[in-house]
Amino acid sequence: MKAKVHFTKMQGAGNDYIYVNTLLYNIANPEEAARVWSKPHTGIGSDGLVLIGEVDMPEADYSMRIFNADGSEAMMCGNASRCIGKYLYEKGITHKTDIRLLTKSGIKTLHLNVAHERVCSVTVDMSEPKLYNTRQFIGSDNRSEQLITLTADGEDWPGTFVSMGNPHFVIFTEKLNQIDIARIGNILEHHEAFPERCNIEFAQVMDNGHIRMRVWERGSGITMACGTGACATAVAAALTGRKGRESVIEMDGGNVTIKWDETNNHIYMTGPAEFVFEGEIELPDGEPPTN
Ligand SMILES: N[C@H](CCC[C@H](N)C(=O)O)C(=O)O
Repeated sequence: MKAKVHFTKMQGAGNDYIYVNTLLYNIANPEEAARVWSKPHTGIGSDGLVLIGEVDMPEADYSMRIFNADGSEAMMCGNASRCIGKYLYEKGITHKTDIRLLTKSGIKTLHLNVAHERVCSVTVDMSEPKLYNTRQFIGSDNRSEQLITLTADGEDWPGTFVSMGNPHFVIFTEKLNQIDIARIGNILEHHEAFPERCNIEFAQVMDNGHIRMRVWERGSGITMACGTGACATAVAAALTGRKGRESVIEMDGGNVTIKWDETNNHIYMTGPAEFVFEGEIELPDGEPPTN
């Protein structure tokens, strides 16, 4: 009889993940679990898997590991960090409304906006954006010209490269609805300029001043929203003079508000987080029964 794992399905602006509390369940092969469980028909269906853990360090409270649907582990996930804040508070695991979350991209502080014991939204201090010339992405942090033109399928795609701990290439366009995101996004994700692959955002400034953004995520394909991608899009809009230091990013699954603080250079993202359902699932083949 294979061991079963209790999971919680959550979504932040439609970016949905399977959440497992590793205080209760240890998953020896999270890459495989993400690949198997994220599948829409034979699995739970999600953009990936998120493991919530405790930490034994004074400067952080909990930890997050995020795995894309293809099993690749990412450094950071903005939408999932908001959902973890709601998970920890509304499941009574913590009463704190300011939570320090350890990620592979450093410690991010979550501020829970609570009313009547419910987390209505979460503001995440996403730390500083890192601006690289894509071709020097590996290990360098030289600030250089940000606009880089890449060629995909015989077409030129000028964009801005911004890292939020994970890599993003933001392309502004006046015809967002005409772009074949599945085709172009997939080609650019694997472009030689990105040795670690890349998340690709397509954005258009709307008449109401908001930025409409659609995303092809590294390791997951088209998702309903990307939190780190929204941050990168807001930074790129400011860098290229399209917007100031505060933007509303409208994505397929919902909106987030991004502020790029002039005093500390940090990015603050505020957005929704929702429970979808709870469930149990067998560990994938090869997983030893653990807890
Ligand atoms: N696909 C991303 C990880 C998920 C980020 C996204 N879902 C977010 O909300 O930030 C990457 O490989 O860097």
